[in-house]
Amino acid sequence: TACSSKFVLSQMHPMWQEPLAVPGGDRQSPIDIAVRKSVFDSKLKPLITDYDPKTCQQIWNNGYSFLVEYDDTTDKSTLKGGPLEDKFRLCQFHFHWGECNSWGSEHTVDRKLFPAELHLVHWNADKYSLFEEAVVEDNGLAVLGVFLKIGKRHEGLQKLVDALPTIRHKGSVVEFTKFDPACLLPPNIDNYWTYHGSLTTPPLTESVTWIVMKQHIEVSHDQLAVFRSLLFTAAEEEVQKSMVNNFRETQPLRGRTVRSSFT
Ligand SMILES: NS(=O)(=O)/N=C1/NCCO1
Ligand SMILES: [Zn+2]
Repeated sequence: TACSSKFVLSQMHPMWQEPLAVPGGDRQSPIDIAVRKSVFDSKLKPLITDYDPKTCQQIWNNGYSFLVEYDDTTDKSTLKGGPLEDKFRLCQFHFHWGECNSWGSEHTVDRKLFPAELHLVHWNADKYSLFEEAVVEDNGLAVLGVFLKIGKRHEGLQKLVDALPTIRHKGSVVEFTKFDPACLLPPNIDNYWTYHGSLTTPPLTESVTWIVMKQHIEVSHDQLAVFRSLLFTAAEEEVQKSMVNNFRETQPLRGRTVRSSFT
């Protein structure tokens, strides 16, 4: 199958019909991170995550990915430092993955594809009062990206994997509490790339400071297989479609510089 071939199909079928070009879209995401073209910035600070597992509320299938949502009505789970001037509140995390382990990530590193990518989505709570307000502002959002590789079983991920069969269909939601998203971060979060981009799913707004971890995390083949057992389709739909390949293609850099926090 295409999965076993080393040469990934050049044109994957994007999940949703993409607008041909986002009006004035000159900072779209994801991108390929060309390592040798990234610029070391010694002024980049260490990242500071302060997540409270008690703010974890629910997990649901939105028909594109599955989201773990946090209570972002107070400053309980926050991200600051790194390239960020303000304090950002965690509102949700989700993943993107392929139909097989040969592809699935959104960002690539020197064109290397990973089997999946985690996104922790935060909004600027120093400047705005709601995610919906921040999502249209240049400095409104900060998304932490972490690549996943196939290897040993990720113990922290298993609680989430065990919940997936209960939200197989689009629109299903179940209570999900006391989950610490910090357990999904790699040991070293001080080595990252950062650039200004956009959401990779509609509304594709150019409001994201992207912070992509250099270090990946490992999950087992079986854990990732459970992601692929989810469905894009609602229970009542005739034809059920497996939730796979829910990633966007890489977008033109348009002269942007990717900075690195490490040499
Ligand atoms: N893949 S992404 O850029 O994080 N997309 C979104 N959309 C809503 C929140 O995050
Ligand atoms: Zn995402």
